Amino acid sequence: MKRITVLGSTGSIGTQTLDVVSMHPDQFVVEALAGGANIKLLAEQAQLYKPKKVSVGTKQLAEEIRPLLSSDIELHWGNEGLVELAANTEADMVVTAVMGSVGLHSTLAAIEAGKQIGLANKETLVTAGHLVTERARAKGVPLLPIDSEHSAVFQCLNGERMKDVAHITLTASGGSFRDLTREQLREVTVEDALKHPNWSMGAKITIDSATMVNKGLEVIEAHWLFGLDYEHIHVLLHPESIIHSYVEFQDTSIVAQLGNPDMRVPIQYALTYPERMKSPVKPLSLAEVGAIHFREMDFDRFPCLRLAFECGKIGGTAPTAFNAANEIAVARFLRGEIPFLHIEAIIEHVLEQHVNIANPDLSAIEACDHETRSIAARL
Ligand SMILES: NC(=O)C1=CN([C@@H]2O[C@H](COP(=O)(O)OP(=O)(O)OC[C@H]3O[C@@H](n4cnc5c(N)ncnc54)[C@H](OP(=O)(O)O)[C@@H]3O)[C@@H](O)[C@H]2O)C=CC1
Ligand SMILES: CC(=O)[C@@H](O)[C@H](O)COP(=O)(O)O
Ligand SMILES: [Mn+2]
Repeated sequence: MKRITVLGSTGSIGTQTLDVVSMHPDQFVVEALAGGANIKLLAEQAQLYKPKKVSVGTKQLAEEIRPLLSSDIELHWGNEGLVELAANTEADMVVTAVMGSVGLHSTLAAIEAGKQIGLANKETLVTAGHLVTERARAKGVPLLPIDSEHSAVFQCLNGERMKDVAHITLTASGGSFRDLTREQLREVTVEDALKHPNWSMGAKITIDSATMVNKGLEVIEAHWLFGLDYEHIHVLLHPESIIHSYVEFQDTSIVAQLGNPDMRVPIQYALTYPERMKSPVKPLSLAEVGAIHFREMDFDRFPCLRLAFECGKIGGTAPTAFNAANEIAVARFLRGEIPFLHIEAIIEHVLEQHVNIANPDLSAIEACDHETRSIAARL
């Protein structure tokens, strides 16, 4: 039995991780569950999966959930709660599925405790990729990608040598507004932005997909996960999200990973790696699909992708600032405070002012994250 802790169990990735656990009750057992504010769902999950520890967003929420939990469950809250669940349980693997760079400390704590990481939380790796990968290497802890593109590349690289790789290509659906002009983007609503064409996901990543920030974060995530220079990471628009990403080798062979867009496949692969198990996901029928399409990425249409490449290449705290500005701008858009195009304007503005720190330590990362958030909140 593999013992799993899920940080962010009440979200899109978290609930699908628990689906995978339920599909293989003889393989997995839940050690601990952390949610944010959705205590009703968290209490239901606790009743079903019987974790030893539970954590919620705040002390107030902990008081509210206490009567809903069995008395033998240890209850925690806040960032310290996430860290406690990440590090101080018998878990073999920690699935990092909270949203945003708030996941950084708990991911580092899980690594220090020698846990395998099922990595969904891409903001963590964007914010502090050099620290997270260095600690994982030092502790001999695998970072198993859950993000669909990175899982695809990881699967394509199985048994290959990195020196044989010419480049990888991350596919991008283009998001909710892929067929709109920049002029038309002036008028779009939050409701429209939340309609992703292929994937059902949390609100923040769905907006990131529409701005192409998601692909930008994924480019930086791929740089750290696979140790590739940015010149060897390409992005291609592929509206159907059937090819989840691919690798081209020196001999021009291309190996791709395909499947219906369902996150339970990459989640399960991370949980069972290096083995595979049966899945209830509908198999892909290429005959039914008939045709799939590709377009060159237009960096003028999607300027956030260009900014992400630039920040990745600069390194230091530039990706931290990019991510923090985006997290605040997306939250403001979702609250209806700013129009859609102001997300990229805020990121651009923050980056123009940003004073980069090379090779930052954790406190420099935190300071940059904090400062950027307050600038982005005022713009
Ligand atoms: N959804 C997807 O298909 C994919 C997601 N990812 C990445 O996975 C991560 C999660 O995404 P997704 O599942 O969509 O997001 P959701 O918004 O659906 O879920 C986020 C989870 O994090 C919890 N949470 C948020 N803030 C805090 C906090 N301060 N303390 C503790 N818990 C917190 C939420 O709790 P609550 O709801 O109870 O408040 C919820 O459980 C993101 O980094 C995303 O980029 C990557 C690839 C695909
Ligand atoms: C499911 C997943 O991995 C998301 O990150 C997905 O990639 C979003 O789709 P696009 O960013 O390609 O629109
Ligand atoms: Mn993805």
